[in-house]
Amino acid sequence: MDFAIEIEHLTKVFKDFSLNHVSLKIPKGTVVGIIGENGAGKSTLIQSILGIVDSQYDKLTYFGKDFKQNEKNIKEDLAVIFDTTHYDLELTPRWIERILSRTFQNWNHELYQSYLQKFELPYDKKIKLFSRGMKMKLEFAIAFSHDAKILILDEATSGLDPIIRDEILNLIRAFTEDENHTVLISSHITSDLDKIADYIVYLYKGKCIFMQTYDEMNENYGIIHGTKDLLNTLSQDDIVAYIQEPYSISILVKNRQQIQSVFQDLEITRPTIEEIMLFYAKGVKEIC
Ligand SMILES: Nc1ncnc2c1ncn2[C@@H]1O[C@H](COP(=O)(O)OP(=O)(O)OP(=O)(O)O)[C@@H](O)[C@H]1O
Repeated sequence: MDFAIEIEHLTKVFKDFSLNHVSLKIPKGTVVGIIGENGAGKSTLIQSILGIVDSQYDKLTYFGKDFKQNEKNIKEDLAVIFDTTHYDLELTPRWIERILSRTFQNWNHELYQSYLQKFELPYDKKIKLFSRGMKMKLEFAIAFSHDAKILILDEATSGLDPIIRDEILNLIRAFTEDENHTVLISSHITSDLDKIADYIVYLYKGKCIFMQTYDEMNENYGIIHGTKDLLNTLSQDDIVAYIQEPYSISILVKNRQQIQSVFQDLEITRPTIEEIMLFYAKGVKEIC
């Protein structure tokens, strides 16, 4: 398998927080969603792999090339969108183009114009007068106009209304129709990831708890509402975590179909990404 990004043992230590030995292989041509509660380290991870914050690692490569040795070339292939625009709000899309056409070798004026038209964005209006949705669409117009191979989004869809979010998810989907394109996206809105992610990376308190394919998660995890007896009957290896409710115990299991074949009358539901996250974060059971 070809990897767009490979990270080995990436560590970043702040006074009250550390990102601990995160290792990830992001397959080329996929959408990888990073989830985790507030302060889990999602932005720190993204900023570290972009060199915005200094971090230690054994390996950080993009398309097999070492990041530090090839930073300038690698950045040509990256488009990064944060939750707020980083451009001077006094600039217009025209001025932004003047700057970026000198920054990116592959800047495509016609493509930029076509995206501005598609998103109904004025060329000569200062972006301070743009709505949040318009600013976000401008970021996408820019990202798609310099032939980026990797799109990195850090909470870029938060604060947008469902209609614009849906448009943006469609844009991301269209971007990944090209198998050379890869997307890494951190989001609180796990239902967005349900729609587009091929893989989910779960960060918890600075550690990577898992990276799994979305399909694997969908097929394997299950939630059972039962009693303590049931909890004791199930194999400990199948239990991810459980949460004591007032009158029952909710159990997250990782071999739903296997358990169902043994306990045929047992009701096992398929959890959402958010529920899986909740069990790992709040449930009882040693993790890692
Ligand atoms: N420059 C910094 N100096 C000190 N601590 C920092 C710095 N940047 C981030 N942190 C700390 O690192 C931890 C992880 O923050 P980070 O923003 O990476 O989490 P996150 O998962 O992106 O959170 P959120 O979902 O709330 O955006 C937090 O405890 C934060 O206070």
